[in-house]
Amino acid sequence: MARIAPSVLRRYLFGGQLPAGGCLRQPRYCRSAAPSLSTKRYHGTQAPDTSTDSALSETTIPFRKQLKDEAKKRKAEGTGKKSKQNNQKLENWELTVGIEIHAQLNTERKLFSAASSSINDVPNSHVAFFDVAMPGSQPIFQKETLIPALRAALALNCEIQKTSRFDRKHYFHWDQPAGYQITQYYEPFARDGYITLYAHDGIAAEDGDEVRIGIKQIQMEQDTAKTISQPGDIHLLDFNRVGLPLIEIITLPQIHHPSTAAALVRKIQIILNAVDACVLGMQSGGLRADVNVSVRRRNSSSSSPNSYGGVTNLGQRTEIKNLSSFKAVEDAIIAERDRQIDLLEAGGVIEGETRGWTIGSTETKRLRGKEGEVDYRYMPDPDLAPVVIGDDLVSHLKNTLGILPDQDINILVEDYGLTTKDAMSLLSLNDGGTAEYFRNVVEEYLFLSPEEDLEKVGKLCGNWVLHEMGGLTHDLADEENPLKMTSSGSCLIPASELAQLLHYLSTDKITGRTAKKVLAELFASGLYTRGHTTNSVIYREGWWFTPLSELEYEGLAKEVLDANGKVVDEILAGKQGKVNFLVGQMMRGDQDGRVDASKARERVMKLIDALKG
Ligand SMILES: Nc1ncnc2c1ncn2[C@@H]1O[C@H](COP(=O)(O)OP(=O)(O)OP(=O)(O)O)[C@@H](O)[C@H]1O
Ligand SMILES: [Mg+2]
Ligand SMILES: [Mg+2]
Repeated sequence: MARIAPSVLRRYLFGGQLPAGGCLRQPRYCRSAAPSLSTKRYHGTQAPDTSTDSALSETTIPFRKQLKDEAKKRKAEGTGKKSKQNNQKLENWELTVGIEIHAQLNTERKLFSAASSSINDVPNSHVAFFDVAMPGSQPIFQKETLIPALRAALALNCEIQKTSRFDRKHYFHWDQPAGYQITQYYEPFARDGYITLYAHDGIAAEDGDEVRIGIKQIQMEQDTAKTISQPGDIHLLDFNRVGLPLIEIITLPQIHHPSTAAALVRKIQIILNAVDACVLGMQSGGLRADVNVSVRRRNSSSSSPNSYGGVTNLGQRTEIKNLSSFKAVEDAIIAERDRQIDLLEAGGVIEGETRGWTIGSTETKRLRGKEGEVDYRYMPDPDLAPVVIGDDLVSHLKNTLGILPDQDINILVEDYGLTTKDAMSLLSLNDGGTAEYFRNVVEEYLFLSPEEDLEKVGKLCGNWVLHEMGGLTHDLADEENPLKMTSSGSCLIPASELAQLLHYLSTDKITGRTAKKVLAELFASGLYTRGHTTNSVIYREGWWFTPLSELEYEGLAKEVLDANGKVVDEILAGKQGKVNFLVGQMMRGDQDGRVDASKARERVMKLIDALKG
């Protein structure tokens, strides 16, 4: 990236002025679509005029999509294989992983200012003086941010600390106006938790039925501004995100398999969502993971305690920052593990480094040497008082945590009749929105048919929500998926319409084939015209199921017997099994599912008996 012009930086740092494009780059790089910081909040500091770079406005493909396409291309070219050969090496080396998860808390305000935390709004429209470090501005701790933070910590079995404090962690980057991040370093608000992962969570087979991973601590901290990277080394800055409240969850280095690491991140996302601590998951950028990776020779004899729960001498760790999908967590660990083993086996030394990973790549890339405590010059923030948390608040939150995901899975499996795999998928898709949608469909269905068995309804609805609806959009990338469900479980196809459709299906008012056609119509009408319902589609198309009349059965049976004289002779000669063939022939041409197998058999037998007689 080219340097920010010193004059622009100076105007910003000392005068709080941003160019109208809302970014620190010279005006020609700034897109006019990104409006300036609210002048209301800026006391009318006049932002310089900017002209739009016309080349930029041509860029319409989202960056994430480009990365995905690039990854697909590379995979197709066959450049993405390497790790399989390493199985033998893995017998000699043990992998160790510790993860830091940054999750955006579910609050209305930022951590130290009253600016709104609303996302996906016009860039740079929710920014208070303090958020951009205007000289003279002060942090004001927004107490309500503690509630989701505490709920998260309790769901992860942590001990809540009576007193915690905020510290400054110094480093300069364009996404952090103050030159330091306010975090909790010396005294975090939660410590010593754990999470239990089961086989159904997707842990590695080597971890057996369950594995418990310790959580060293959870701290509250500020988020940074969002950098929106564009092709051509152009980076736009959105300060709406700066100062949003995050929790950083730090695990002990107790993970030894890449798939277990991915399972841990997935499960933490599900848990945070279940207790309403965080509503946005990785898919929406509300959760990011840094993975710390080291390897050591198996059976290495020397051991010494360290600060991570008394574990023995681990290898030198490297850290891969900012992973934004479960797959990226797994793939990046595999790539880094293999790189470290290769390097050590070749006689090299692992350096403490921060490394990066891009979707679809097969290698991690060095970004910089790992910052140490000294580099960060941690110091207690003199502008913030200690946070004192009362026992009454903690016990109230503990008692009102609600149903946790392990329990939720049990309910979906035991009561709703789903497989564990489907229950997991429902809970993890769309940040939990798909499970909510599923429950809404079941509820609507039971409203139409209260006597129905819950397990039967659950199975039917689960199958349609996950598989039939999923099939409508499986070619599309997440961000393009028009069926994306909100956290409250609504989407383009209303739950009530799907419930009505499934009710007609299970009461034989329509056939399975018709139900699929209606679903596709509801999807299309939701996209283009709106207003169609299950009923209006079926009435319009005349798709109600009408069973064959006796006369029609007889006509069809005769047709089939006439066309298969040889088979009829075989049956007459005693080969009863051939009757199935004739029934199959009757059903074959039946596009609308109107032929009932037992009735068809009855008719065939009647005609055969007549021939015998
Ligand atoms: N040898 C090791 N191998 C693998 N993981 C390790 C090792 N030593 C420590 N870790 C993990 O590294 C992580 C360290 O996170 P922590 O936030 O404490 O420090 P940091 O990475 O230096 O800080 P930050 O990245 O926030 O600036 C923990 O998850 C820990 O389990
Ligand atoms: Mg950390
Ligand atoms: Mg770290």
